Amino acid sequence: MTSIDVKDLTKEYGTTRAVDDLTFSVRPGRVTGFLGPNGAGKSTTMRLVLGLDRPTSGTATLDGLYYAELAEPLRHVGALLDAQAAHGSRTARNHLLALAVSNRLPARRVDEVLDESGLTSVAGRRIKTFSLGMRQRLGIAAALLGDPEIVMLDEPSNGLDPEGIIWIRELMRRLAAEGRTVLVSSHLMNETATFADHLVVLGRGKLLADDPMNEFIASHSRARARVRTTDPDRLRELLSDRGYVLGEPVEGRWTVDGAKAEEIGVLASGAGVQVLELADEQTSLEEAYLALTADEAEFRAPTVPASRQEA
Ligand SMILES: Nc1ncnc2c1ncn2[C@@H]1O[C@H](COP(=O)(O)OP(=O)(O)OP(=O)(O)O)[C@@H](O)[C@H]1O
Repeated sequence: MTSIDVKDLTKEYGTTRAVDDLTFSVRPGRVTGFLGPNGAGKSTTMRLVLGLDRPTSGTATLDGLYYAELAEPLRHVGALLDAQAAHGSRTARNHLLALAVSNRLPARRVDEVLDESGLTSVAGRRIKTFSLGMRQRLGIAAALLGDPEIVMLDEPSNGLDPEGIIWIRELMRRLAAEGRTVLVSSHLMNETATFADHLVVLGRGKLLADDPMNEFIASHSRARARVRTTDPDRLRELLSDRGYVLGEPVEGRWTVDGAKAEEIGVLASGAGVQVLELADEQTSLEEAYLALTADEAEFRAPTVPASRQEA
């Protein structure tokens, strides 16, 4: 089986350390989400894996081989890095045919990937007339041309319409179910939560997390429960004795930070307080990610102190 292995990888551009002593592996049979703030080093890592840049030190290999050592690379690795890169005056079909011929792939694959990417009806159009979403689809079609075991996609949902976003999600799930190795970078956390099984998170070129999705969310979440009661004053007193705050209700429900539903349930029933609804609130991937990367963003809008926000 094929995996991507990044080992002690460092890449410096002048004084910028884009990738900083990074070690992780991407395994087959699952979709690995590749996350991190702007400038964290995701694209640089992908470029190093594809041999498009030379590492300052360390290695990035595919099943033990450098990309340049692969005899017919497109049969092993398909990648979408920059959807704008295709030659604009060519038609979509000719662009894919040129890629197929130069990589000794059968021409029938061109029609297959055009069909798979929903581009058959526009295959004869020049790429320069394509929308961003159509270019993304073409870039993904090119990545799939060699029926590769490894697929690396940098921000594949970029520019896609809602139908396209569902298509790419289902495509990635299918590729992983077929046993392929799928690495996908994204800034869209809600989106990533729908397709990734595993996460690799970078911050300033360093590895911040390499965990299954559910473990990642669990380890970066804080307990929080939602409750509906007929006696909020009494429940407030009970919670306050334990150090919790019952604030203002939203649509008749109170949220209690730091508390688990179970604890509130026991407390309320012990005091005879009627509870009409009680549940743990799930932390979203976005909340967990922001909790982890809060200090890691290279570019961030300056925050205004709370006391000055209303001035
Ligand atoms: N060719 C280059 N020359 C100089 N600096 C570069 C080059 N490529 C990347 N960098 C720098 O390396 C760092 C990592 O950039 P990279 O594009 O890999 O991050 P990223 O995680 O993909 O970011 P984004 O989410 O914004 O795409 C940034 O500080 C970037 O400015």
